[in-house]
Amino acid sequence: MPSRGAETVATVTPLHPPREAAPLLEVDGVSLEYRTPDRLVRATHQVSFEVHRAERFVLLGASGCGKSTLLKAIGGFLSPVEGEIRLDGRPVRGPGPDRLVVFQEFDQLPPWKTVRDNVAFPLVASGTAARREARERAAHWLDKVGLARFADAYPHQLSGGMKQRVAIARALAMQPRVLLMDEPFAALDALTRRRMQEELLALWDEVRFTLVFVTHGIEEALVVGSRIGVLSPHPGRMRAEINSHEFGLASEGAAFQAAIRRVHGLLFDQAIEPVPADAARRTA
Ligand SMILES: Nc1ncnc2c1ncn2[C@@H]1O[C@H](COP(=O)(O)OP(=O)(O)OP(=O)(O)O)[C@@H](O)[C@H]1O
Repeated sequence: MPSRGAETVATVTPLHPPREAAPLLEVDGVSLEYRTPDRLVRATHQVSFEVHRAERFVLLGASGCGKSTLLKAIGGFLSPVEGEIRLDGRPVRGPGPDRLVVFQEFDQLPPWKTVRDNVAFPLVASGTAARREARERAAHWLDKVGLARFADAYPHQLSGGMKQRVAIARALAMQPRVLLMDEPFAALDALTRRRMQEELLALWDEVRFTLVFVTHGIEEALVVGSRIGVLSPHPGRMRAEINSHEFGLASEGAAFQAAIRRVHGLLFDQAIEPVPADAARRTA
């Protein structure tokens, strides 16, 4: 179901899987702010969307529109000043192992731990698995991301793409309810980015995890997402939702190019009025 206030710009394709009645994740009228010493910065304004199990939901928007801030709030690291975020119908009150984030930065892996220990450690630390089971699970997930041979290597011995694979294995090994990815491939070269998108989709085909993926790349959004939430420029508001099931890694024809143009228009069309209480507000 499209979020309130957002335009639905594409039709549901016949391949659309039937949805369960209750969404897994609900972002309901969420406004997020940062308080700096001299002002309030409104990062998002009354954003609403729902994510169902096994969906690949992409948050797409220009730099500074509040995508990362929204992901932080879903992760429980920031509380909304307005609205509510719910997982399985329960309000999100803080971080938890049910919502794990893969970031863009390559330095998200502790450098003193081997690849295997990087994946196993959160399982042990969170009490999810005993040491031996954690090592077995780590081996399983490293195999899934094609890094079985690198289990004893250290992060600095890996390429950027390999480090991102470890971060994905580490997150999925914890079996989160939602995997949150914040521009995970943005720092990679174009070829590696493409390969990582392929691998992520192959992994999703196999595991069917629920994904919320942040990007500012229109093509990446269309390829990775089964549904896209398009945010307006700063402060981010939900401008439209697009079903993008029909597009994949092989997409390049007229329909794909038309979708890119359409989304581009949605991203940069200035027709939306400014938010009244905006970033210029002074803090008390
Ligand atoms: N810690 C902070 N303190 C104050 N303002 C912040 C802070 N972090 C982000 N902002 C502001 O909040 C707004 C949203 O930032 P955010 O990083 O969420 O955007 P984004 O869409 O993820 O951008 P990008 O694609 O460039 O990462 C921006 O105006 C940004 O300057």
